[in-house]
Amino acid sequence: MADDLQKGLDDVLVAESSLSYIDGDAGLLAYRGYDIKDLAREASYEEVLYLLWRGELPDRDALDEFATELAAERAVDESVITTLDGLAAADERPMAALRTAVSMLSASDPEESDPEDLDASLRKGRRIAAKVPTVLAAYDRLRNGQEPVEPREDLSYAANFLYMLDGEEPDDVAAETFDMALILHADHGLNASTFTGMVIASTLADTYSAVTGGVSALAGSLHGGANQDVMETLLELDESEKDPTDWIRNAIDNDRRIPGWGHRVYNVKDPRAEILTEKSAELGENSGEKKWYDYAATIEEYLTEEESFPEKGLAPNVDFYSGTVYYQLGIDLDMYTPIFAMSRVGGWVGHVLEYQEDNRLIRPRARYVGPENREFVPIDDR
Ligand SMILES: CC(=O)SCCNC(=O)CCNC(=O)[C@H](O)C(C)(C)COP(=O)(O)OP(=O)(O)OC[C@H]1O[C@@H](n2cnc3c(N)ncnc32)[C@H](O)[C@@H]1OP(=O)(O)O
Ligand SMILES: O=C([O-])CC(=O)C(=O)O
Repeated sequence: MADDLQKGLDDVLVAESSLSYIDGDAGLLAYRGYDIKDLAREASYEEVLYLLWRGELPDRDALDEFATELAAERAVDESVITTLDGLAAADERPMAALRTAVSMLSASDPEESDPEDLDASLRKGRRIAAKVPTVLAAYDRLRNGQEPVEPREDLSYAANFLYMLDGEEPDDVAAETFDMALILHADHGLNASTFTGMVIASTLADTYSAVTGGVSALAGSLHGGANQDVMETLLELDESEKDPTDWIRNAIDNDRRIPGWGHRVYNVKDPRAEILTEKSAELGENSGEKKWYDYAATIEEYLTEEESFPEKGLAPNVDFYSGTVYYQLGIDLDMYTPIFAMSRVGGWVGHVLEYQEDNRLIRPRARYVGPENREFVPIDDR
């Protein structure tokens, strides 16, 4: 038995996967062999879901059939809306509301739970992916005192979410930008939330349990929660009215961890951040309000030249520019991480199914360092 401790499981191989390939030194990400840059430019989120779950890109007919089936599952049971309303009244965070709702969705799933039936698990995954946007849009409206908007089956996954959020059909730029953001966040190897889902599923718990665990793990600020933190940081910088380089110098001198920087796998700029940088700049130019992009770009330029950051392999990750993109689409800050979750359902379900094809209970061990051979003292004698 190997006794070397791998805290944080850095570089520990626990599974084989054909879903996403990452080269952290070259800044490369591919889903099932297709470069993320090509997928972001050419594909739709529905196509990417198909690719992740079935292994191949669909042809036109297969995509139409898949997208139609997905769209048909968008509505959620009224009991879910009632629960969301209660959570909104209690001012619950959207990520926590999502966690509760995903867990609750299993109650209205029409199929029995049989984790060993992988086709049924995929259908459950598809239902979750279809309903998460409905849950999130309804929650955002309820907490703002508005009625939820019913999903529409004739809109794409991305456009329908923005429609349910605002009650108005988004323009093409917003729908395409959002679709691209969903593609970029859909999968990323054995990240913490995907691994959480796999651990849960490896016990033969069902898809709802695995996805609920994924949402829970994604919420933290070291993982998906960083996108909201980035935008809060930029707003803090804006309010300070300081020069961005002075502000960031001060933050480093105060040992602040800069959200959206650093990654367990990448030592260079995340390829998704490259794409989001361009999108953020483009949206700013189109709207005439480039401030948010400019702040992020100035910080990037400064930190890239600041010795300690490149030395430690710290560069912008996917979260560094996504917040500025969502902000420019008018989305509330605390919806950014739930949107990440909406997209990552694709990866969670894909990895769980892939792992369950040849399932083995995941069970590492800890080195015991506590006291030994202690004499038990009855409670009244302590
Ligand atoms: C979708 C995603 O999950 S992407 C990641 C999103 N999370 C963030 O953006 C939060 C900010 N980033 C971080 O906290 C980290 O970079 C992580 C958690 C993502 C990866 O961390 P790890 O690989 O475990 O690196 P670790 O935390 O050991 O840091 C290594 C060194 O870099 C420093 N470091 C890491 N990230 C940052 C950062 N964002 N800002 C400043 N310093 C940092 C650490 O202080 C440490 O320095 P030291 O060696 O002098 O002590
Ligand atoms: O891979 C990771 O560790 C974090 C993650 O989910 C991502 O970058 O998309």
